[in-house]
Amino acid sequence: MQRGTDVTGNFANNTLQHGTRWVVKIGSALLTNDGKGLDLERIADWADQIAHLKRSGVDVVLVSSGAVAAGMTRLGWAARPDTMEMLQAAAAVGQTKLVQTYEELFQKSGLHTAQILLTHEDLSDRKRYLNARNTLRALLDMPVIPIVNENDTVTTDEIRFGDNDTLGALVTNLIEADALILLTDQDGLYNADPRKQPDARLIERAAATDPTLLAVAGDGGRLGRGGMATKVRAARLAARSGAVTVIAGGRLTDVLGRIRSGQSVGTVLHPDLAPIAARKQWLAGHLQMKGEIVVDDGAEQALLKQGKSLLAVGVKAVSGDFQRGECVVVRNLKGVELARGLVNYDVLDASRIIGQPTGAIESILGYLNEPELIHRDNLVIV
Ligand SMILES: Nc1ncnc2c1ncn2[C@@H]1O[C@H](COP(=O)(O)OP(=O)(O)O)[C@@H](O)[C@H]1O
Ligand SMILES: N[C@@H](CCC(=O)OP(=O)(O)O)C(=O)O
Repeated sequence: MQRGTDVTGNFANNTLQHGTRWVVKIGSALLTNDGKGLDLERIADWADQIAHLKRSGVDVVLVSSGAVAAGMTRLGWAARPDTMEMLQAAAAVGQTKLVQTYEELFQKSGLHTAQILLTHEDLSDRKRYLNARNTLRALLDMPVIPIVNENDTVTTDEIRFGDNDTLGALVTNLIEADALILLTDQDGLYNADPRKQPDARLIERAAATDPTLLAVAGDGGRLGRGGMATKVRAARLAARSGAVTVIAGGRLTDVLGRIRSGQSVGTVLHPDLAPIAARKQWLAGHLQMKGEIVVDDGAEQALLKQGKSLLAVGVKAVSGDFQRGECVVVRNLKGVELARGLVNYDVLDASRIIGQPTGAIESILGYLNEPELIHRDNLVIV
């Protein structure tokens, strides 16, 4: 892990001080003061900080958790329910309270709010993804703070982001934000969970893809869903569009202003990969794969080293239940994930052409969709 200021650290500082688009995510643990209902005093303070950023030229999208917690308080429930429909009901009740609270607070600074509830499906469908992007971009040019949350009412366990860190990262990719600020109840990422190890040390900066980070990032608290593990993964996703991630303590005085002014706050995770094209970020952000394709060593080399498309001849096996155009994961013979891509044939037809040269596809299937099983433009190496 890198500490202190280095070349990439300077890049991160520069981006934080001069970038013009931020995604700020406030987690459940923080918003609800660890379960004691919405912390209205602090929410007012963050709204002031965000309004100040907006006035100084930083367009902010706020990803706010807290719907379930706010709903529980409104309904007078002491314990978090465990059935999906009761959680969804609580979220539906709480979301109105959440947005009403933000709207009232931001109005004091002459700003309005816009409610954007997203599902995983919205972001994996190309058309809906582009619609969400256009709407958010239009809102950013207005005196408006878009407030994003997962659309809990219509999501089930299998298809939900679950934690808002991932959602925050995908929104960062979506609007090509310069920074993703994850405000939480700890002062940043420590080298162990400080709830369990009080002498844990704060990691001040690191590369977003540093493999040692996941080993120290543990689960969340009582209310939070993802803990530090999802925050580190979110930083990796955000890095794909070149964004810097800061994990910081939301209770620190003027935390957002301090980050903006270049003070050393929390954990800064800088992007250490070349940013990938917007369309490929969208591909990389897919959380649900419809199937798997296992490739041989030659195809692995062609994908990783030569930047080629995936041809049926290099495929050993296909599985799952995918249609043409759906997203599948590509693995090598050892089962390691190499890439994700949009496949040109459905699973039945793909299974009939694997191991075959491109010239044989038409005679086997009676038609030829595309010569490649996955075209390079629809493939992202992970
Ligand atoms: N290495 C770590 N450093 C800091 N916090 C950690 C670490 N590992 C696990 N955690 C836990 O992650 C929690 C924050 O995540 P979470 O509860 O999901 O909050 P939020 O709702 O803000 O996303 C902290 O309260 C802490 O107990
Ligand atoms: N969508 C949920 C938030 C999920 C959640 O708690 O996420 P996180 O704050 O990242 O742990 C809600 O509004 O209650």
